[in-house]
Amino acid sequence: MTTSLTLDGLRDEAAAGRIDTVIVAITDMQGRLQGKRLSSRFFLEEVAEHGSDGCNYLLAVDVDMNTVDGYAMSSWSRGYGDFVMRPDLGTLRRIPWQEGTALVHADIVWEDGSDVAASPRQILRRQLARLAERGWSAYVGTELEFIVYEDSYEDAWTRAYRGLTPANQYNVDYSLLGGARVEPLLRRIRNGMAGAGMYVESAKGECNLGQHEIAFRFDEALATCDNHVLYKTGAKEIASQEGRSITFMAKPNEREGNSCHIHLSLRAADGTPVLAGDGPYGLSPAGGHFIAGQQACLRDFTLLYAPTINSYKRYQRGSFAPTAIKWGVDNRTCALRLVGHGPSLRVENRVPGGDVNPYLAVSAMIAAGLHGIENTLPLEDPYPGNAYETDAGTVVGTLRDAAADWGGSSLAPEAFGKEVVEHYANYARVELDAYDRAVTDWEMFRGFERL
Ligand SMILES: NC(=O)CC[C@H](N)C(=O)O
Repeated sequence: MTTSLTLDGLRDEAAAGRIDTVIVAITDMQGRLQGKRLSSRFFLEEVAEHGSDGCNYLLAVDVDMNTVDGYAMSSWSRGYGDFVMRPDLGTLRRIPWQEGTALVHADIVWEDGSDVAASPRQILRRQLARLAERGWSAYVGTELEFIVYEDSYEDAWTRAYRGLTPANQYNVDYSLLGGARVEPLLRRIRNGMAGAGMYVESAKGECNLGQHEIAFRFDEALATCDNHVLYKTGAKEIASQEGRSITFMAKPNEREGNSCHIHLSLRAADGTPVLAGDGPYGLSPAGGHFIAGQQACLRDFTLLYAPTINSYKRYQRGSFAPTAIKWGVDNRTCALRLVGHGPSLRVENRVPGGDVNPYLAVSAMIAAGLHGIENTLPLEDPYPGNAYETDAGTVVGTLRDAAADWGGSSLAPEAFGKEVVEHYANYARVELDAYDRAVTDWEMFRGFERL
């Protein structure tokens, strides 16, 4: 069975009655796939060429789809009009876990064809264009961890996420036995994603109860981000078909969180590696500046790596999630880890959690690296030991601090433009306002009886 589809291929599949539905999917600020299910006929006759309209509030609501104030591009006073979801036909593929269904990722443009600046996919495209001006392209792998529960999503919600049963009762890091207990589900997910055109490498258990990771082969940045968001949605859909639930939350409980380490390397037009070279640690001069740029921009761009209140709870000493903005050679205690040799040499950013929007985080890494290269920033020595022991240069501790660093940054508008900076500053403001109004379980247990 072929996985990626040409338009002609879709026409054949539709004529044979094997595909009747095409999902047109955009990625919103929260990193979710949103969109519509179209009949294959309507998609082929109209939407493939002209796109499909969607309410522009899709890039201006919170996770609960509340209309909120503060967005310049979308508001009650602007009438909450439409934008266009323009299919990127190269991404058309079958999704085998939904019968008779194909999916295509869409770019988001205004009716006149111009970019909707705040669209995560457009933000990444602009950073990729900056690389392309130098003849470079970015190769990226994202490593999502998740926790599997025996409970369905509906039961978990109804029970307010209390007393859920994780799919394993003990630490399953590298545990083949622990993995085997969840294997029917993990295998369905792996094979489903392979059927959707992704190159699955492996699966392994992780440290938390019921925690696992499925690894995919690195690819060009845009393809990896498309695959990442489809995989997250698909894994949840398959888990729910099996009466179970999966969470990618950065810190669903006080044990180890769910990371999304991002590996990135650059290649020149002829395929030669840009970051690898004959210098110290196997780096080229550009490679050294690239890492220095990651360090220099990390605080300013943290909002794009850690977008929720919950993201920041991962950064605990001794948890394998970073606390220090240090880089190291194969050093898992640092925020930035240099991995691989020669052509496989790459930078791993360990800051993002499973709640990250990959288009935004990869954009931030590219922008940070270019900042380092353009300003020939000098590379400090790698951190040699346990970076949890240093207080020098710590990862941002809260969403409020990250929002302040983003809003006050001079680097962010230079890299992303003022419109994008203001849009995502408002996103953080909305999230913080909602959080400030919420009364949490933690406060109840602290205060109800004893205070
Ligand atoms: N594989 C690992 O290094 C574990 C990462 C850890 N779970 C985190 O949240 O960062």
